Amino acid sequence: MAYSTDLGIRITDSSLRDGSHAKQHQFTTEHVRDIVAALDGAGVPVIEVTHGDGLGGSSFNYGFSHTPEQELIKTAVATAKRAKIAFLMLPGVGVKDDIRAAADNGAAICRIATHCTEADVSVQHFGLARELGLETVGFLMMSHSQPPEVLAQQARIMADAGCQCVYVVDSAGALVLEDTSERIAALVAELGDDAQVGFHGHENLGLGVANSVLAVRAGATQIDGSTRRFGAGAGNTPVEAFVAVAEKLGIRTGVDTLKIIDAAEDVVRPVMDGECLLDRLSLTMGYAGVYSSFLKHADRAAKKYGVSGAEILVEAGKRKLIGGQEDQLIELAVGLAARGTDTEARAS
Ligand SMILES: CC[C@H](O)CC(=O)C(=O)O
Ligand SMILES: [Mn+2]
Repeated sequence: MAYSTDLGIRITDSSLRDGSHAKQHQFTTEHVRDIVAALDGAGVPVIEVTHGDGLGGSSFNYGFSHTPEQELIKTAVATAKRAKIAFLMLPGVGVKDDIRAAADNGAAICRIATHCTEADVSVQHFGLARELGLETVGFLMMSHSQPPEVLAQQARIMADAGCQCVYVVDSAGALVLEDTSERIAALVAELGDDAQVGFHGHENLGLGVANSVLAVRAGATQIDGSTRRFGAGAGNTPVEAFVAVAEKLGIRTGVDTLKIIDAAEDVVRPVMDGECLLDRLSLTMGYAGVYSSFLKHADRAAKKYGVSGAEILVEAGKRKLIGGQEDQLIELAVGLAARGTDTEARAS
């Protein structure tokens, strides 16, 4: 039987995980304490805390963390009075011992992410997480890149391995309305009572809230967002806006609308280095279908080699780059520079 909830749907806030990309992985224990206290006080039931690229993400390729993520997880667990603390791991970036450490530090929910055609690499990790008594969530990343039936088959692999809720993850913020509901409906039909279905949206085409509502109407019972859109690319579905819209639509979230609006303004925004903007680069990501977490990497490469960040992203979309291929953004920048592309006007 799937995990059950007495909320209409369950919200997971990813500010302290996907927001790590926007913060270039510089979260401190104070940031975690402040944000967890505010979100918990507003009734957010699940708060995800990890390096942006998951357990083990602190590295040369992805960017080093300011504070070890297990310290951040411990702080989150000690701060939350009601919320469960979740963590993310990508098999290969993190290892099984990272899952054991997070469980020892009090995290309750293990979220395992794979590219949306590679669910089979998660099987042993779901097995371990269930053995440790953790609740489990699976992430099918870059879900825009595959049709609903392929995603449903991949979701089946995760559910059979012990995953209790499989997410359609719109990593590139590239899904447009029915693209979302068709994918969610396919997973719901495949999984039935074996697992719940969730949706994780990004704002690169400005559709995070609308896509999330369509996901709920198609049967999703878990929805991700980040308060103040504190996330990758143009940011994640804004939790406070989704909660307000859900209330108007009669979708129960258990989150207090006015308290989460205050938390966004008074607590989360001051931790952010800047707003997550729907600007040239992030919009290009949604348009070209590029991983939201590539934003800062592409921006840095564009500045270093004096080329257009948007052109790097368009090329990355054509190459269908996936997570872990951040280094190819540098190669693309070097190639554009060598071609002498006249990008000064468009360089960001
Ligand atoms: C690199 C992990 C990635 O940020 C997970 C995620 O949030 C997504 O794919 O959207
Ligand atoms: Mn994301």
